[in-house]
Amino acid sequence: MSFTQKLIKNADPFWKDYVDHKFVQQLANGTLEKASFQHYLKQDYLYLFQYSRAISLGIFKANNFQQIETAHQANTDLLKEIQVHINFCKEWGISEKELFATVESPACVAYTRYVLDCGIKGGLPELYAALAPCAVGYAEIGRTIVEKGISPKNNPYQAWIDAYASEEFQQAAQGVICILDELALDLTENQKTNLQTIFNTATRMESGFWQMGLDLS
Ligand SMILES: Cc1ncc(CN)c(N)n1
Repeated sequence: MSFTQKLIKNADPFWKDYVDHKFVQQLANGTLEKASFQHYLKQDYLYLFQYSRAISLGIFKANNFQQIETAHQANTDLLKEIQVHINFCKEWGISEKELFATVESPACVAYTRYVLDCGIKGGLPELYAALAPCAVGYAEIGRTIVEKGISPKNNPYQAWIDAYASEEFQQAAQGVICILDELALDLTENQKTNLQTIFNTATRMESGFWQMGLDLS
């Protein structure tokens, strides 16, 4: 079992709460309130802006060109990901300028600034442990919804599901897993325990982000 797989296994029950959250279940079966999805998606656009800043820290803290390439690729993937947000908002008559001017929710501030703090205070292992639940979790969610075939025809959220189930996004998640597994090779047991704590916290923040969508908070 790889280091990242162990992080996921040891993150239970937080991991299950995240990938099988009520928001995810409703999104998968198409019953999620449009207002919840809209609120979530607008906040997620802001989340991805901060997430891109955190990935960029991965360039600042890199020790070799391969690590720079990994972070660069992650940012390129993210720029494709925000197209999903921009496209949904276009359909709702919300321009990208309006989207960017949305006020950040407490859940968005808490999660993104936590990730940035891990990267600023720590090194690459701490940064990628904080970034990993994002990419790895959404890849699992998209893949699982498609594999289980639970999304009905005409699901209004199908474009979202397809984006995260796509081969492109699965590869993006794999990139994060690879670098985290590699970084963990040189770590002491104490450092690995600290990464587990960071991974668990970011995973709990993911559930908080879904809940924000349901609560419109
Ligand atoms: C909150 C959150 N977590 C993860 C992802 C997937 N990049 C996302 N878009 N938003």
